[in-house]
Amino acid sequence: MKQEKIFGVVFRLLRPFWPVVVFATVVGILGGLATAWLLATINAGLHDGDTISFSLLARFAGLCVLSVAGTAISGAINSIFGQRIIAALRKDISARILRAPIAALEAHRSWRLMSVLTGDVDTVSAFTFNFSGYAIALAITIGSFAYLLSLSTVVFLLAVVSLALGIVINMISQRAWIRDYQEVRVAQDELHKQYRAITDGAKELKISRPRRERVFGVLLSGAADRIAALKSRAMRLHWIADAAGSAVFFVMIGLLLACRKQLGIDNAVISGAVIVLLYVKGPVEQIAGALPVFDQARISFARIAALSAELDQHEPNIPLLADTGGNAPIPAIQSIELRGVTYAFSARDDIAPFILGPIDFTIHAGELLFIVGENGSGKTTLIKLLLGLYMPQQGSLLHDGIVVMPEDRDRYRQLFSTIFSDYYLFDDLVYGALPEEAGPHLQRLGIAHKVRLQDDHFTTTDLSTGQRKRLALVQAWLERRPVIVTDEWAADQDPDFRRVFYEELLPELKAQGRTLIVISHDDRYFHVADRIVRMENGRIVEDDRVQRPRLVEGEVP
Ligand SMILES: Nc1ncnc2c1ncn2[C@@H]1O[C@H](COP(=O)(O)OP(=O)(O)OP(=O)(O)O)[C@@H](O)[C@H]1O
Repeated sequence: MKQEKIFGVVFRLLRPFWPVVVFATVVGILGGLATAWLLATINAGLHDGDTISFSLLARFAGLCVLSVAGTAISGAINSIFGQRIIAALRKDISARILRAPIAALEAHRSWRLMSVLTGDVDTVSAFTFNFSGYAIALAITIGSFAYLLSLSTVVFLLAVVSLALGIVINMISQRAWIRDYQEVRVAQDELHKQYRAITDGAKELKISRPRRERVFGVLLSGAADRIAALKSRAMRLHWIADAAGSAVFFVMIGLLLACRKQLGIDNAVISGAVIVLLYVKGPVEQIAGALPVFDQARISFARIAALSAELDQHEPNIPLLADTGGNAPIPAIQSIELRGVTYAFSARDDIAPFILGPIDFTIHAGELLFIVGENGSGKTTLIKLLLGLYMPQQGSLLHDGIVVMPEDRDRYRQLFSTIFSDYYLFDDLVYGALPEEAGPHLQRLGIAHKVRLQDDHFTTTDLSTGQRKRLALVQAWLERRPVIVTDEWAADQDPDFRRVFYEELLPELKAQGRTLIVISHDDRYFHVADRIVRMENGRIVEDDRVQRPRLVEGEVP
């Protein structure tokens, strides 16, 4: 990823806050400079004879107020806006994730996203929280050195040489730290992956001792220990550099005291220089201590910016804040068509990519369509294309005969309620659903004794696997959208309910005018479909209307 692009993203994120951040920093710098001037005033007071003049006292008081107020105001503003920047960052990344094409999100592993959303954003947060402190420390250092120069060129040069030595020592330790910190972030990604394994895979790990030992003993502990080793090596180096820097400072003060006669420096200058040098040692160490934090923040910022840039190809017209749901009319369809559509996953390693298509295929409103075929034949990929989640690489998706353009995709997707095989169960109802209808549906799906709707939330989602899927179906039912898409919905249902689903619920939904696209392996129930589309190796190999025997008058179907 190019540096300019990273900086572009960083600047864009910070832009709304520039004026206030600059103001806080300027106030902090003024406070820092006032502190340095205060030191000069104290030194002047020490050598002002027996009585201290009023003007000196007034200057002392004024500088005290400036120093204290500047530091406090700058710190307060900075921490408020530091937190706002972090909130903006969190929202920006989340918005990018919501607007990114599904294929781009699938290419990212979820633990990588979580690692950026938590680890990297927190690191940047820690830095911004202290930002004004660093600016003030820098201002005190610059002001103090300016005062040293006004006192004596020799003292100033000596101080500059010792500071330069300290900087060189710190830079050497810093370089090692930057190299290590990149590795720390890689290990942190691995740690997040293993955190997911021990939470999402808790049951499997209870049952499989070898896997548990490998996950904990090798992978998780390995990542945690690697991070600890790298960070403690970095901190050791940092403290050694810090101690060496301090030693250089004290040696310089010693030199000044020992050689003041030879250097021709009088006592007033020496006392002023020593006061300033001893005072400025704190801010200098604060800046040196900030360098690792600064580097971590820089690397984390680069990772955030890289992720932001990778997710930059967002889909157009995806509203996130506008409250559009409540009054939006329920959209209607006549037909959905895939015309000459192909889609290929990118090749990984030496494995040939899966290619779907070319597909020509039309669904008409009110159809009860089954998509069937072996595992891996492309059924889920086909519905992701139908839903407008994957973009056809060739050909087009049409709604009522009109090509669905990128800017219309979000509106088009509002036609559908979906229950994927890896669905996410939300515990609330959103606009479009009528809460008062929930009870009968929960009853109908046999879960009314377990879960109710309270306000717009279901009382629980702690249900069995099959019951959770029934709750997802209740939600799809209540959403009143014209097309319902289910991917192996009945796979977790008991035989009785499986029959209810195919022979009662699907026909009932169809009778209400819904279009139903059902991925199924249940060949016992294929007869309920109006039409069966069979997939094989990414192609449609059969597309048949189901022939039902004509009923003789008075015959019960
Ligand atoms: N994100 C992905 N990246 C790369 N290849 C993928 C991805 N998702 C699916 N595939 C590949 O595409 C092929 C079709 O997958 P798809 O999920 O569409 O099959 P399916 O017919 O729904 O299978 P199943 O009945 O097992 O659910 C598979 O061979 C799979 O390996």
